Amino acid sequence: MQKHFDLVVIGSGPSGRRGAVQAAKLGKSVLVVEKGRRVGGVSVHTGTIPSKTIRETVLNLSGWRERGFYGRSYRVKQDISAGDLMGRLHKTLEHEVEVLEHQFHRNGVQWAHGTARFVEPHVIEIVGEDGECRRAEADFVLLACGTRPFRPDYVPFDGSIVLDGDEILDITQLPRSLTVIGAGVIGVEYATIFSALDVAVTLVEPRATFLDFIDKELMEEFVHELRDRNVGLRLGSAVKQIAVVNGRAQCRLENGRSVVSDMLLFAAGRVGAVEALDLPAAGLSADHRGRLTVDAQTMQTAQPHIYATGDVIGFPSLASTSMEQGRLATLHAFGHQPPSPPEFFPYGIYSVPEISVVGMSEEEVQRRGIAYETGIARFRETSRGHIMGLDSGMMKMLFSIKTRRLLGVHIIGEGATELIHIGQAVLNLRGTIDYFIQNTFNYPTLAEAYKIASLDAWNKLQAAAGPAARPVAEEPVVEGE
Ligand SMILES: Cc1cc2nc3c(=O)[nH]c(=O)nc-3n(C[C@H](O)[C@H](O)[C@H](O)COP(=O)(O)OP(=O)(O)OC[C@H]3O[C@@H](n4cnc5c(N)ncnc54)[C@H](O)[C@@H]3O)c2cc1C
Ligand SMILES: NC(=O)c1ccc[n+]([C@@H]2O[C@H](COP(=O)([O-])OP(=O)(O)OC[C@H]3O[C@@H](n4cnc5c(N)ncnc54)[C@H](O)[C@@H]3O)[C@@H](O)[C@H]2O)c1
Repeated sequence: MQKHFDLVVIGSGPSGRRGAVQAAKLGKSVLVVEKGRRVGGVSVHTGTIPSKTIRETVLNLSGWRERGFYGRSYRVKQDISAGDLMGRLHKTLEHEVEVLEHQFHRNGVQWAHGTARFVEPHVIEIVGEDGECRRAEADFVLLACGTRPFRPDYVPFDGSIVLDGDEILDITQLPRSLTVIGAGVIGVEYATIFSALDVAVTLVEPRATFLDFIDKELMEEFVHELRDRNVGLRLGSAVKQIAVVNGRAQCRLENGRSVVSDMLLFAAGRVGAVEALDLPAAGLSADHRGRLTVDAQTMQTAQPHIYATGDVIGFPSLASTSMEQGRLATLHAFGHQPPSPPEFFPYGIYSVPEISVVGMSEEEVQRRGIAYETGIARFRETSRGHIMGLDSGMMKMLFSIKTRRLLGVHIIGEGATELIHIGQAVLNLRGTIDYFIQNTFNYPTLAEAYKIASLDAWNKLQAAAGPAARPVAEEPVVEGE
């Protein structure tokens, strides 16, 4: 292995690999250090891709998407086992890793298997599994080391009954009942995925509300769906104790209630994976959750030649945004000034049903004192929805009364994470309600919901403006919407 590199990247998750390939495209020599046996990071091995693959498998094998048509008892496969879920998972991961390795290879990115730590601000030691040490010197360093599950001492993790979010991927048997602690994105995704498998799920969250960044009206819809399929919600009480009693997980809450289940998933957040790095040797330090502070524009840490990207810098902690951060960091390091990223990025929660949002929620619009109008479309009112047998799903759009500009799009239901990108484009291109009113959409599609929701808002805007303001021939008020 050569000794000096233009860039050394620590971690091969979304931000590390994007940063590495971008640097290679600029003709720079790049070394990626990864402590995992294969490249891909949390995203490929324990996070995004595994959870989404399991979700897809569950939806397919359970016949979830067809139940609107054939009834709640419809199943494609009667007895779904942990093996059924893991089979598809391993194939998908294998394919993902192959694509990444090939990407590194054809771009001339070198990668070393081992744990990286700073010796000096420009010198990194790589410790292999056998304890062998190598050193690499770098002009620039990209810290893309990600996170690991938060595992407080009071939780008796045992890898089979009480698990963290990484260990849930190694289960060999499906539980009949599951308690999920923490109603963050990970907790909610797994809770609803297991519930779609007919596992009796209880979701525990110390706060009285959850997923607070999602529009309240959408969350009301979501909570209604969860209750409708008997997902137990224990909100507003902290966890007092977790124990394994007679081979089952027992969770006692501060309010005196208890939940007992076959398995317990502790998903109360993640912490930066910085322990091994010896940050002080590079003149850096992390906060109590292992997060590093960076300049939001350039991704530089307190040491200008050391950049940090991805989950280790905290919010929004998404694979999607991490990739972009990695690329921006590398461009900055090598003297390119990319334009600032657009104001709004989409957020996709792959729960069952899925949720996706872009722009401002109704609560945020109110906080900012913007005069607004909303439009709603329900998927069951679209022809595509009828064809697909959808009995739930909705889209909510917010528009400024003054400028007519789109302020936010909020979707719950089938295809939400794909549909959102139409709204994202219009939002970031500063489009108005007129885009949706004037354009024709493919029919029958779920995207037609954009048209329906916009017409709903448009009708309200016209009604509020009064008869004098109503245009006559070209833009008739649409009846029945
Ligand atoms: C269960 C789950 C589901 C998720 N679902 C989604 C989703 O649907 N959509 C989405 O956008 N995001 C999702 N995320 C978030 C997404 O996975 C992260 O935002 C993303 O992985 C962060 O990328 P990263 O660049 O920080 O690196 P990571 O993917 O966190 O990878 C970091 C890598 O660095 C390595 N490393 C750490 N320390 C060292 C060291 N000292 N030496 C060498 N290597 C080291 C680690 O082994 C790891 O491979 C999910 C996360 C989880 C946990
Ligand atoms: N679809 C996606 O984009 C996706 C999916 C999964 C994860 N992620 C990312 O991964 C990151 C981590 O997700 P997460 O859900 O683990 O963390 P989180 O921080 O989003 O949520 C943790 C939840 O646990 C609760 N909690 C905190 N301490 C607790 C305790 N001691 N006992 C019980 N509950 C407690 C919190 O109130 C919160 O609701 C997120 O930032 C998210 O962006 C994204």
